[in-house]
Amino acid sequence: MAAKYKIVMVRHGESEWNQKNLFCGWFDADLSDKGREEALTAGKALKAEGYEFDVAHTSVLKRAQITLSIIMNELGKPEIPVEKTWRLNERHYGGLTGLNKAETAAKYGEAQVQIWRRSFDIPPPPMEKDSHPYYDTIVKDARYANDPKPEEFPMFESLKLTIERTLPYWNNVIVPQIKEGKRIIIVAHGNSLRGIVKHLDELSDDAIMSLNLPTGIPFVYELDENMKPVESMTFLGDEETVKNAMAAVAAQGKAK
Ligand SMILES: O=C(O)[C@@H](COP(=O)(O)O)OP(=O)(O)O
Repeated sequence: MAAKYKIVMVRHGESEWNQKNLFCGWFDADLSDKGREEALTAGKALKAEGYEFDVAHTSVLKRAQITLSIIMNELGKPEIPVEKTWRLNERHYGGLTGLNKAETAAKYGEAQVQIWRRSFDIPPPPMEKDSHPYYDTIVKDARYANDPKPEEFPMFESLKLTIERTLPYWNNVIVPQIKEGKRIIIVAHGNSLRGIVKHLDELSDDAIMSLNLPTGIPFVYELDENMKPVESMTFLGDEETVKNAMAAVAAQGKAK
């Protein structure tokens, strides 16, 4: 079937916590200088290809929002409507939040870290109220005062749980806008985007395990009128760079 719609997605540029190789989840890390550069490069790549957008969707976390604003500035459209939602947040990394990925692999084994990072439905340990250093920072953050509701506020999330809160936003907010003909960019996170990709490409629970999204490289989906991909995940970057960036993300879980 012919492509009817196009949508662009980007994982934010490298964050300060990506740089330090820490599990980040809902911690609101800033972009690193390299991450700002990546966002600028993403904006230039989109500009070179003539992309224009009517609406942007992003998470409530600044690493995604800053990436988006750098991209839109580069495209000369800083005033585009931006819809921000916790449903596009990174997965909540629970008790792992703030731990170094390589040190965690040295302590618990690379296989266990791979399960925590990439298994479909095995969640990380919960973020404990009384002992986790970032519990209050995250749970009491004013941005979550009204949403998510206390009963849906996660203390940990597997990819499966992440998809369960991201997909309703995709289906109820983004898809109707795509069908209205709006040109959309989503700037979000490694795992919230892996959830959308799994859904679009109908990847199995096993197949999604090996997908590692690079920071700051936009990718495009072309969809038919039933929202089925005609072209899946075309990166705006040269193949070698994308391959190396994906391998680098995968390697973050190795014990050094
Ligand atoms: O939470 C984190 O540490 C990373 C993803 O980590 P991995 O699942 O790749 O370990 O999220 P992001 O940088 O996309 O916001």
